[in-house]
Amino acid sequence: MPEPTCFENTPELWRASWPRLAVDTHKYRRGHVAVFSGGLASTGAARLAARASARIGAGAVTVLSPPDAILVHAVHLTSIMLRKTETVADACAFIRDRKVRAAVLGPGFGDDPKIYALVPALLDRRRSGEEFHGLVLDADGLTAFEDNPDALFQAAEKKGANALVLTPHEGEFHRLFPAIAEDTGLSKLDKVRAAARSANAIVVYKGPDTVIAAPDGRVAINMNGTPLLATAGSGDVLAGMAAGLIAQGMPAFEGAAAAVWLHADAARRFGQGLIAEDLPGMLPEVLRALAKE
Ligand SMILES: NC(=O)C1=CN([C@@H]2O[C@H](COP(=O)(O)OP(=O)(O)OC[C@H]3O[C@@H](n4cnc5c(N)ncnc54)[C@H](OP(=O)(O)O)[C@@H]3O)[C@@H](O)[C@H]2O)[C@@H](O)CC1
Ligand SMILES: Nc1ncnc2c1ncn2[C@@H]1O[C@H](COP(=O)(O)OP(=O)(O)O)[C@@H](O)[C@H]1O
Repeated sequence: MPEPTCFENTPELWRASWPRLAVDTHKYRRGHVAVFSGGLASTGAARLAARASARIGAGAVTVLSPPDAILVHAVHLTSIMLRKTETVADACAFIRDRKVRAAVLGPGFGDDPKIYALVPALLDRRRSGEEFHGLVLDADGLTAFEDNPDALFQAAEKKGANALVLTPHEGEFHRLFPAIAEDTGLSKLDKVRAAARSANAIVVYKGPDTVIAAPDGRVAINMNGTPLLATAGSGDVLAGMAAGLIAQGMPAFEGAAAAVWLHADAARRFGQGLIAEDLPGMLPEVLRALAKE
């Protein structure tokens, strides 16, 4: 009998790959995440993602900031580290030397053309180093490729490329996959499966019914979503959670699916009045409940 490829996204789908804490671990072994920040006027999104990576269990998180935004991050960050990064070479050297395992690129990043060199470099294992597992590309990181999505998809297709996770909302999905998005004969599930195949990436097609797909045809439909998540910055938190789980060793599909479920669980537990800042702080309760199940 063929293996099933379509699943409901519940903890049973990813529990087997859930990170376990070794007694002799240390912060970098536990998983280091780098979050790229935009410039001075748009730094909050990177901090939301960074805090989410830390709360989901990454042992170390560093915000990579352009020089103009260093001061504003410095006054906001405490346990999360900060590094001035100007060029693609700076970023790759940091990721290699400090054994970064996953990165978030896009939240609040703006339209810096450096992204066209940065993304292929982060997907290229020779530039990112052997420890690096995956890149979560979100928000402006997706919109940047709307005129030439093939440049992104080809970088992810190269032999031995690092894992790529794309987290589009409906508008971003249309920008990146216009032909698939406009095909009225396809369901959302068909669309995200086709998108993952053509992008050589895990695709998290967000919305009330988020669907996560892998290039090999696996899809997970998320059922615990809540409209409480329709608040600015909640997608930035999700991107940070996915990177935090990938940095701790979860495969990209399982890490992305787990992040989607836990993100919604955090929102449900918080309830009315939720803003994106509240989500990372709910994760200890979410993780405790998960451990008891
Ligand atoms: N605290 C911070 O620092 C925060 C910083 N942020 C950062 O700001 C940057 C730009 O973010 P953004 O919100 O302006 O861009 P984007 O989401 O593309 O919206 C543009 C247009 O897309 C459309 N649209 C279609 N479907 C949609 C959908 N499902 N959900 C939403 N929109 C949808 C819709 O147009 P409509 O279809 O309604 O005409 C909408 O007007 C980005 O880097 C982000 O990370 C935010 O994360 C917030 C917190
Ligand atoms: N009506 C809804 N029901 C359930 N989840 C929603 C709803 N609206 C938005 N979300 C979730 O909220 C998050 C919003 O992400 P995104 O649109 O990227 O926001 P932002 O860019 O402000 O961070 C996604 O995880 C999405 O699935």
